[in-house]
Amino acid sequence: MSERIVVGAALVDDGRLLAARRSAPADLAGRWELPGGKVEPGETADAALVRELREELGVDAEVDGRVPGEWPLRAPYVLQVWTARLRPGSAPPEPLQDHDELRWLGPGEIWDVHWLDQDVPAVRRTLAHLGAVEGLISGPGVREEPGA
Ligand SMILES: Nc1nc2c([nH]c(=O)n2[C@H]2C[C@H](O)[C@@H](COP(=O)(O)OP(=O)(O)OP(=O)(O)O)O2)c(=O)[nH]1
Repeated sequence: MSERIVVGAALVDDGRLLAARRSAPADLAGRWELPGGKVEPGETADAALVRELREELGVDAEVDGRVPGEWPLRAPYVLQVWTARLRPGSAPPEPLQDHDELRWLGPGEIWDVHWLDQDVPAVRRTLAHLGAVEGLISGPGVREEPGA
C-alpha cells in the first residue's frame, strides 16, 4: 500500500509551541502530539492542516512552511510537520476534538510532556528548524531532551 500522509502542526505563538494530549484511541490516549490529521485524497497537505486545526482546535491558522523530514507512524502512515501560526483575530485553541488538554510550551518546557514515541524525533527536528528559521523556541532556555 502506498504511504499516507498525516500532517502535524508546529503551531507557534509568542515563542511557544502548542502540544495537544490525545483522548483517543486508547493506545494513544494521554500522550502528547502535534495537532493535525490525515490528508484526504485530492487535498494538499497545507489545506489539510488548516482544516484539521479548525476542526480540532477551532482556530484560524495559516501554514508557513514544512519542516524537512518525514517520520514513520503505524503503516501506511507517515508524519510530516509544517510550521503554522494563528491568523490575527483567530479564537484561541480549545481541545474540541481528539484531545482533552492543550499546552503552550515555552523553550524550557518542550520535554515536560510525554510525547508519543514516534513524535519525539519530529519534535526534535522541528525545534532545530524553528530555531534556525525564525529564532523561535530555541535559545538559552532550551533544555536538552532527557536521555538524548
Ligand atoms: N495528528 C497527529 N497524529 C499523529 C501524530 N503522531 C501520530 O502517531 N499520529 C497518529 C495518530 C493517528 O493514528 C494518526 C492521525 O490520525 P488523526 O485521528 O489525528 O487524523 P484524522 O483527524 O484525520 O482522523 P480520522 O477521524 O479521519 O481517523 O496519526 C501527531 O503528531 N499528530
